Amino acid sequence: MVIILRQTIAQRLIDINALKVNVQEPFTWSSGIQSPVYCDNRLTMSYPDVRQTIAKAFVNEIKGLDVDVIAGCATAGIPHAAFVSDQLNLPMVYVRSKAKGHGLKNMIEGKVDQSERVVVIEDLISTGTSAIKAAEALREQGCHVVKVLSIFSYGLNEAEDNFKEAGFEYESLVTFDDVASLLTTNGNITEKEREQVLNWRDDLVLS
Ligand SMILES: O=P(O)(O)OC[C@H]1O[C@H](OP(=O)(O)OP(=O)(O)O)[C@H](O)[C@@H]1O
Ligand SMILES: O=C(O)c1cc(=O)[nH]c(=O)[nH]1
Repeated sequence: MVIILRQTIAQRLIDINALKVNVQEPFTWSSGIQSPVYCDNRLTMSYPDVRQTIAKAFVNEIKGLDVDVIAGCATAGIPHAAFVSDQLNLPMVYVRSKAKGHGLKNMIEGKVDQSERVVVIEDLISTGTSAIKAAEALREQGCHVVKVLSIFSYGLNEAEDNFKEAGFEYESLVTFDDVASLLTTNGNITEKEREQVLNWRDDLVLS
């Protein structure tokens, strides 16, 4: 990962207010975890410079790999998979969180063939459950999932264990640690809030 892109993305996530901290009223994550931090990567698509920097960083990660198809995780991974697949001139699919209940009842939308090599693009990894589910759907279809990439990750041990157990490689452009120090430097949160947030994350990492 090119360091300058990592720092730019971390800073821009803060600038566009994607990073939200609320120690008093925690956010509920999709896993049910109550968290004082929420990173809304969906905002990034509304800022051309941000989404282009993210796409550039993803392309850097992918270009050395032998890849046939880019897969986006529904919903927040989809626009980024589209930007990246367009830059690489590769086919794209997206993977729903669950199979559609009507119509063709697909979980994977678009065309991907057995034995094709796929990179999965997710916006964010907390526990890794959503990204792993998407990767597993592709594997069940006979694809080879080369790697799972995300914009942001909290660096939780749970995610690492889940990916290891599922047998997928993963990597993120930016981690919680990248943004935590910037948040205080920029005055977005107080030193006390930073301590609370870091303690919370470290407790989660250790649990
Ligand atoms: O690593 P995990 O514990 O699975 O959590 C991360 C997932 O949670 C969020 O999705 P959300 O369910 O909010 O849906 P969305 O992408 O449709 O907005 C996020 O976009 C990831 O997909
Ligand atoms: O785990 C989640 O659901 C989650 C965390 C977060 O910071 N941002 C987000 O969009 N989802």
